[in-house]
Amino acid sequence: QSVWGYDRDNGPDRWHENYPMAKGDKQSPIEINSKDVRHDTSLAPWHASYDPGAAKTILNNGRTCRVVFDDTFDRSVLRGGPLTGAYRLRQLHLHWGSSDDHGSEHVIDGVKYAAELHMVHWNPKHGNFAGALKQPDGVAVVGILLKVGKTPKPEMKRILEEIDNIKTKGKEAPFQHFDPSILFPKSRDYWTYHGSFTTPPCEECITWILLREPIEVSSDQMAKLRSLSKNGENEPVNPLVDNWRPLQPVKGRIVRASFK
Ligand SMILES: NS(=O)(=O)c1ccc(C(=O)NCc2ccccc2F)cc1
Ligand SMILES: [Zn+2]
Repeated sequence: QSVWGYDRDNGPDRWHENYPMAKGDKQSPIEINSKDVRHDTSLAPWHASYDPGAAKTILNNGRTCRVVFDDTFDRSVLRGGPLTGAYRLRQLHLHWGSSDDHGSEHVIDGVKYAAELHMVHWNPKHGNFAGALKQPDGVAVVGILLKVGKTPKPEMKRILEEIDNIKTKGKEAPFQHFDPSILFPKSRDYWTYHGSFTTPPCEECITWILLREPIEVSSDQMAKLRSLSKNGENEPVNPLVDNWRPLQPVKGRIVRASFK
């Protein structure tokens, strides 16, 4: 029984064999078509108040590079926007391609970005993360698109500097004193819709808050990300690239915009 992944024999087209939710009608990612988006004047601005001391470790789990935070109390929280109440920051991770012209999960008016960063938060009213997965308002993910440009965001450096310490699957390193809100772009404009995890178990528990303004990274920084490996130490090298899920059917869902 091969664990899910992004290769031919265990990739997105076969996830439904072990994770039936993958064929649900509120799956993510989706394409955002500006012509179908509805500007919702009632959408409030969102606010993140993160404690840099909550950052704990950074790890390579063979499928992404993930930074983990202490979510045992309301220490780093996301509020406002389409959300009711405070959602706790649990982890952030990325999805990226094998070249700069693709790699994001969400696609904006046909444009694919080099990567996409996800900040995953859960609603403590559901007790714990496992409980939150079972609720339509259980999880909130802030998605930030990464585009390759000339003025890379210096704040990405901190994450990319750690890559050398977590090259292979299972590697973990301390990652402390880090406030991920430094990664946010200038604009707080966002799209929001109801969807799912973009990886198994593909639970439809996510309120997506996808930021309109991409942040910039350099091509060298993308190459750094692509130097991660899916394989464990002393195993044949299997580059960790193209860990993005293809677009899923919108199935009549409404995407709202906080902006005109
Ligand atoms: N790409 S994304 O949509 O932002 C996404 C966010 C979180 C997870 C996650 O927590 N997986 C672990 C997990 C999932 C379900 C149950 C237990 C788990 F640990 C997966 C995908
Ligand atoms: Zn993700």
